[in-house]
Amino acid sequence: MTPAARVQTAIELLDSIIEAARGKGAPADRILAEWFRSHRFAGSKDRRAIRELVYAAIRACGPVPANGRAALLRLGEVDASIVPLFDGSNYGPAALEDDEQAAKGGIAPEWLEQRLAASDVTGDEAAAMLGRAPLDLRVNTLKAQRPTVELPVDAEPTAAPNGLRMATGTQVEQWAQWRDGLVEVQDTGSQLACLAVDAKPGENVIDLCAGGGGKTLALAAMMDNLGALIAADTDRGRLSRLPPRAGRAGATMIESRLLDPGREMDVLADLAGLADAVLVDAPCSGTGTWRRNPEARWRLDEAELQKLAATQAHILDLAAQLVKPGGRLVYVTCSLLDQEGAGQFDAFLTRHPTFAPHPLTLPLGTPRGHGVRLSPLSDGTDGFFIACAARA
Ligand SMILES: C[S@@+](CC[C@H](N)C(=O)[O-])C[C@H]1O[C@@H](n2cnc3c(N)ncnc32)[C@H](O)[C@@H]1O
Repeated sequence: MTPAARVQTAIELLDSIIEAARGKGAPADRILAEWFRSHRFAGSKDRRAIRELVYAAIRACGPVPANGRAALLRLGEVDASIVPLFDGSNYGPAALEDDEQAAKGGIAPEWLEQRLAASDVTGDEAAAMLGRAPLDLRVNTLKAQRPTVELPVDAEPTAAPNGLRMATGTQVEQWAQWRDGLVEVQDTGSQLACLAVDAKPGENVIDLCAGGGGKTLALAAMMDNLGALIAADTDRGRLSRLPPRAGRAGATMIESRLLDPGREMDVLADLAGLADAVLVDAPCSGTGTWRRNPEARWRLDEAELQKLAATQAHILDLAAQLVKPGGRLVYVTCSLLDQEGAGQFDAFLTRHPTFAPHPLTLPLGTPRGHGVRLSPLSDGTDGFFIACAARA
């Protein structure tokens, strides 16, 4: 493909991605994967170039662009090689119209930039949310140890006790060490969220929003497979990914429970007031993961954020019923918005006077309200809010 043809393809893909973002359709990665599957003539160099163009354009636009051409023209404002390719050549983009407008730059749609600013996320801190994420692994201590595990590539230890960092794009899933469960892909921020739970062998621990079990597996390793570890979630599909992962990891202690949204206590009643620790890795806007999903900022609106905040409060209230006297509740969101972080946790403490903030000693992070915030700029991790409350 010529460079101009790659640009035209990126424009068409962006048209689909923008439409999907507006209609809450398929995510960008899936749209790209589908295009590559159905256009076999595009070789690996073409694919890489098109993917880079698409993601660079997504990162370069703040608000949702009008269309793919406007998005590529916005990229042209920061990359001088783009605009000359709007030359009307065969398979390339039509020549530029005199009055054609580039999409707006910035970090996110205006309302969201305002929310970030109100949470003290501005300037370089905000820009870093759209940087490139590194690839982090967690060494599974049920099967290996960080100082001795042998991997096919060089890796640097991270601030997380069992963390390793390596070049983005490393095909970890093709390694025997991944297939055999010696390592898991997990961002350092997620690893530190698990560290905050401080789960010990023999405890009763509940991962209340377990999803596919990324954090559950880390908790099982911390507990050395001893005690009780419940993985609960309302999403059957996500929860179903846990057993094969647990099998690979040798995590034999996990019991999964599928929850009915709004009636979660129906299947948790036997655990009420018994947990040493409950992890609430709540559903959130994911503003802390824009490095991986930059188009997520086009999918969020104020009503959706409000709904997420209400769900977070609901799940926190559920979690409070499960913690035993003297036990702890750890609240985590991968968001830098106070509404989902420090503010949400403050509101929880106000509603539940039997809980008091419990200080965290994590190797990274900045105090925020009664918890800690991790950020791409300051900590080189995804953005997270992590806080712990102890029940009297
Ligand atoms: C941030 S994700 C969890 C990710 C997971 N802990 C991990 O490390 O891979 C939030 C999860 O909360 C779940 N969820 C949503 N509403 C819930 C509810 N009412 N009770 C429990 N889980 C819920 C979602 O299905 C989603 O899997």
